[in-house]
Formats: sequence, C-alpha cells, structure tokens
Amino acid sequence: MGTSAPAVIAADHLTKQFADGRGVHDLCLTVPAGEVFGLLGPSGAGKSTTLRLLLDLVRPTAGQVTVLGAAPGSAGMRARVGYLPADVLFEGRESVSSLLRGLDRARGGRNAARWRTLADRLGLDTGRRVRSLSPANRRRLGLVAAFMHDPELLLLDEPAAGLDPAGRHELVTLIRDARERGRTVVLCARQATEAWQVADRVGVLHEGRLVGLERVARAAHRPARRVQVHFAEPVPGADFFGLPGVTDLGLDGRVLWCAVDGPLDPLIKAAARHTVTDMIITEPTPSEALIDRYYAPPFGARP
Ligand SMILES: Nc1ncnc2c1ncn2[C@@H]1O[C@H](COP(=O)(O)OP(=O)(O)OP(=O)(O)O)[C@@H](O)[C@H]1O
Repeated sequence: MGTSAPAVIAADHLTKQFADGRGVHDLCLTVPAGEVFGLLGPSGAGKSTTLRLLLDLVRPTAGQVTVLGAAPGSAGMRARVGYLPADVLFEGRESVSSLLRGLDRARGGRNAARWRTLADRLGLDTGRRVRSLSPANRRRLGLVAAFMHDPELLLLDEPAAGLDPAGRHELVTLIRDARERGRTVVLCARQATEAWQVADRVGVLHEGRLVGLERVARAAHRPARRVQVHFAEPVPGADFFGLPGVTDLGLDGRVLWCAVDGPLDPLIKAAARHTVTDMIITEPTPSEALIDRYYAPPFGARP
C-alpha cells in the first residue's frame, strides 16, 4: 500500500471544453504504474474525450496531463501505448494478417509471434479481408492491434462492446495478464461488468466531471436486492414498516416493493401473513449499484 508507484497518468485540472460547453472539466486524476483503472459513465459523460486527451488526439482547453512521464504525443509515445478506439475504423481490401504484419513492421517487427497468438486467443480469422469483418471481429482486430506490442499503457474504449461471452472472458484474461506484467490499463465502459471484474479502481464520470472514485473491493458488501411482492389482496403498509434491512419501501395496493440489505427472512415472514401471489427478487449489477450511488435516485424513491 504505502509504496507509491510512479504515475503513468497525471491529469491536473485537465479540461476540454467543446463549443457547446460539453467535454471534460477539471479532471484531476493520477493512475499509478501497474493499475487497471475503469473509467465509467453513461453516454456523453466524457470517457472517450478523456482517452483522446491522453493520446493528443484532442488538445486541452485548460489544465495539463502527463502520460508515461511526458506530454501526450511526445516522440516514441506511440510504441509505448496501445489504443483501442470506440469505433475501430480499419477498412481496406487487405487481409487481417497483412494488416497486422504491416502494423508490426511499423513498430519494429518484433511481435509477429505475439499477434498470431492474440488473434488465435480471440478467435480472429486472420485470412479474412479486413473490410468483410463483422463489427465483433473488427473489435477483436482492434484488440489485437492494441495489445500486440505489449505496450506499457493500454487505453481501451469500450473494449467489451460487441464481444460474445467467450470474447469477453478472453478480454478479461488479456487485461489480467497485462497487469501481471506491470502494464497499466485504462478502460472505459458504460456498463461496469467487465471493469468490475478486472479494475483495481474505478472512476465515475458524469457530464464531463469526475463524480466518484473507488477502489474495487473484491469481497465487496453485497448490494441490496430489490424485491417486489405481489399479494392477492391489498395489504397494510404498517405490517412492513421498520423491518430490519428493509428500505425504500413502497406500496401500491397489492404490490409492495423495497430494497433488502441482509437476510430476507423478516420480509418473508411479514409477507407470509398475507396471500403472496408472486415475489420478484433482483440483485443490481455492480454497474447499477455504482450508478445508483453516484447519479440515480435510490430504488423506490419514485416521484
Ligand atoms: N469533437 C467534438 N465536438 C463537439 N462535441 C464533442 C466532440 N467530441 C465529443 N463531444 C461531446 O462531448 C461530450 C463527451 O463525449 P464523449 O464521446 O467523450 O463521451 P463518452 O462518455 O465517451 O460517451 P459514449 O459512451 O457515448 O462514447 C458529449 O456531449 C459529446 O457530444
């Protein structure tokens, strides 16, 4: 804990304001070497813009950032960073293998074995023409291109988008392998599912501002479940008020909804005094739990 790894990313009031006022505002964030950092937020939150600032694809309107100890876009940076954009734009008549060979040559030609292994792991058919690839295969190609030179820093924009479960599993494994070799990974996602599995920390962006920063505790407290109970007849709310672990209680005639943190027993015993016709229990995904915490009203707090 106490050891302070050098910051691979150090953003200091980093701001990119587009003409309409949107963008990324006042981002102060450091990502130490060897960390997997998940940048989460809904569409338009500023995730892609943040990555683009780190890559010198857009210039800040205020503040500054260093990447691997230098200004973004410094000489030699391309070889040290792997980037998967949100839209992988590879086109062309050439085959996947020819494109990857070309990329490898441009980076010094040392990674032929590695890109072949990666393509294999991700189930990418390297004989196909690039422009005939499905969106999911294009994503796989983008991942191979980002990982093939084993870069010090990986910037992955929605890496799991469009991948099937096997592809997602392989992605998580690739990220874990990279971390084991001391690489640093920043991945952006709207859904926290994969980020939650691999990230050491997550940051939540909302309307261009960092509104939450959390270390991912693997044995995290189990989030409150959402419970809906349907009764044959209307039930009195008084039977359910003050039950241990039950919050956000709402009652609409014969339907009761609430959040339950801890054992379900008190709620079940109270419900069993009436005729229960249905009971629906859902556990929020990590993503929902995180979003609830940062920018959604709590479940049950209906207008
Ligand atoms: N080149 C641009 N010119 C003007 N506005 C832009 C530009 N790029 C992004 N924006 C705006 O900046 C805000 C942040 O966009 P950004 O793409 O970074 O969000 P995001 O969190 O990556 O969203 P998504 O999950 O949809 O990719 C959005 O409101 C977007 O419309």
